[in-house]
Amino acid sequence: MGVEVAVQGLTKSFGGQPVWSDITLTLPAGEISVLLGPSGTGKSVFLKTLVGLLRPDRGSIVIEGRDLPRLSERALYEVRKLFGVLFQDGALFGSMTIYDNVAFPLREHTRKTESQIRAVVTEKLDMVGLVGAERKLPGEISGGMRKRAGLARALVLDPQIILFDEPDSGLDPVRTAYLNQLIIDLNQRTEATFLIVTHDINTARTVPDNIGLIYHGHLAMFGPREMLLSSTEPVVRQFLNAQRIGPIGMAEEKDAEELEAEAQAGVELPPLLPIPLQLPPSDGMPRRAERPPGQWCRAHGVTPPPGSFEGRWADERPTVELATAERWEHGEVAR
Ligand SMILES: Nc1ncnc2c1ncn2[C@@H]1O[C@H](COP(=O)(O)OP(=O)(O)OP(=O)(O)O)[C@@H](O)[C@H]1O
Repeated sequence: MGVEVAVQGLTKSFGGQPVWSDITLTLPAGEISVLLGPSGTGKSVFLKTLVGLLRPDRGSIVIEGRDLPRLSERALYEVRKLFGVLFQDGALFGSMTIYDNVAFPLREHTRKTESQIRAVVTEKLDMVGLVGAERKLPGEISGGMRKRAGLARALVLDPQIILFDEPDSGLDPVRTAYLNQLIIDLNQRTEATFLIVTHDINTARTVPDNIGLIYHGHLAMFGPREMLLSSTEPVVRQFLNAQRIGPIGMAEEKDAEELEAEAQAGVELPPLLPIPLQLPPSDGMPRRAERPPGQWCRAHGVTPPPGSFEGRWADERPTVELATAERWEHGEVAR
């Protein structure tokens, strides 16, 4: 089971230039969260700060009662074992085979024998669908396969928290769809806490339990997927609906003149897009963190945009969702 990550008042700057300030959010244990934001807003810096590769200027990151920025190097080394990280390019060693790349953390951080290592590596390669590619070098496989190899390596120490830095960058839409399904299935199987940085709005709309948006050096909003997808807050609305109209411009923030011109021209924000159903695990069994469609909206008296959840919510819950809801009510799906 994953662990909660509680971030409070986190601030980071380089050479006096702030990247972001005062970020407060909690990644709920075992849930999938996505972090969005325009390019250069410091999403990768946030991931590196979480895992202790960068030290924040201020603020706390509490995991299992330990505040990471306040730990000694030695204690931090121990806490880092809770994390698995999938870096943007997979960060594989080019001269090592896929097998040796995936085995690397086990050889470095454990006392396992080579036969025990073989069992773990084979299991993780199987999880990401890469059995058969063991002897290949990273340069001999496709970008999508390299991502999956990086993911297998991130999984070998059975992490409680998995950070994904743009797992879908450079992948075509079909491979992105496969990777998203793999992420959902891995979350179902490992019940680890996931944080995914992505630019892919479709991923952000369909994969996570929670969404966060960093904008202009601050966390604009963080919360359940349905909360952000039904939000009318201009920045959140513009970003999650991938629209040109709104406060975000080409160079991050539109200036007052541009916004005034939009207002003068009577440009109205386009309507919110329907909230899609969340991607289910491929075996049809709900994830522990999964919630029935429309649950957050119902609980908060929010009417989702027309056509949301393909009509499957509220009083017209259909058989499939009803089955999930019933399993939920009978305690088969943990709350
Ligand atoms: N080690 C560092 N030293 C100095 N500045 C840095 C360092 N790492 C990142 N930065 C700066 O911090 C800012 C945020 O970078 P970061 O890569 O986190 O953005 P991002 O939101 O992940 O961008 P993108 O979506 O384009 O990948 C950038 O201006 C970058 O140049």
